[in-house]
Amino acid sequence: MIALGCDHGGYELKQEIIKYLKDHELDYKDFGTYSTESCDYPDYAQAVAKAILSGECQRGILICGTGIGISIAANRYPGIRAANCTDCFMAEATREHNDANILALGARVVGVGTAMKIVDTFLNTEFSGDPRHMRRIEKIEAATMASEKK
Ligand SMILES: O=C[C@H](O)[C@H](O)[C@H](O)COP(=O)(O)O
Repeated sequence: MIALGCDHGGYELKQEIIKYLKDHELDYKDFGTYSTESCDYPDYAQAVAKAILSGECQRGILICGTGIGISIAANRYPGIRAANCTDCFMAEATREHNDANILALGARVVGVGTAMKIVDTFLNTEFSGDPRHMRRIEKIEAATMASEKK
């Protein structure tokens, strides 16, 4: 199950992504927002992050104007690795190397055609499982645990 979330800046691109998911018969859950009315991206980052951390969804796609704010917000949740990607190389590398569980997109940065290729790459690339990448991801989680104890 793929979790979707966006703010007003990402609403129209999210509709394109929904079309892609339907065309590819991929299950998704849309956590909003549901219009172009102004709203706050941290609310949707939180909803998608929680859906992944609970196991309800396995991957997420978050969209705001730049992809920056919504990825910053999502990355506040331990266990979330949200990657703001502007091309397919980044999307492939963040799955293979970082095991990113959320793709962030900036609807005011990338065009629809590029965005859809990025989505396709992100959803169809597996984590390599290489020990060097696993070790680095473990260090990220350890750093989060250490900062929480302070
Ligand atoms: O990082 C934040 C996002 O790009 C937001 O989508 C953006 O800040 C929204 O801006 P505005 O409220 O001016 O549409």
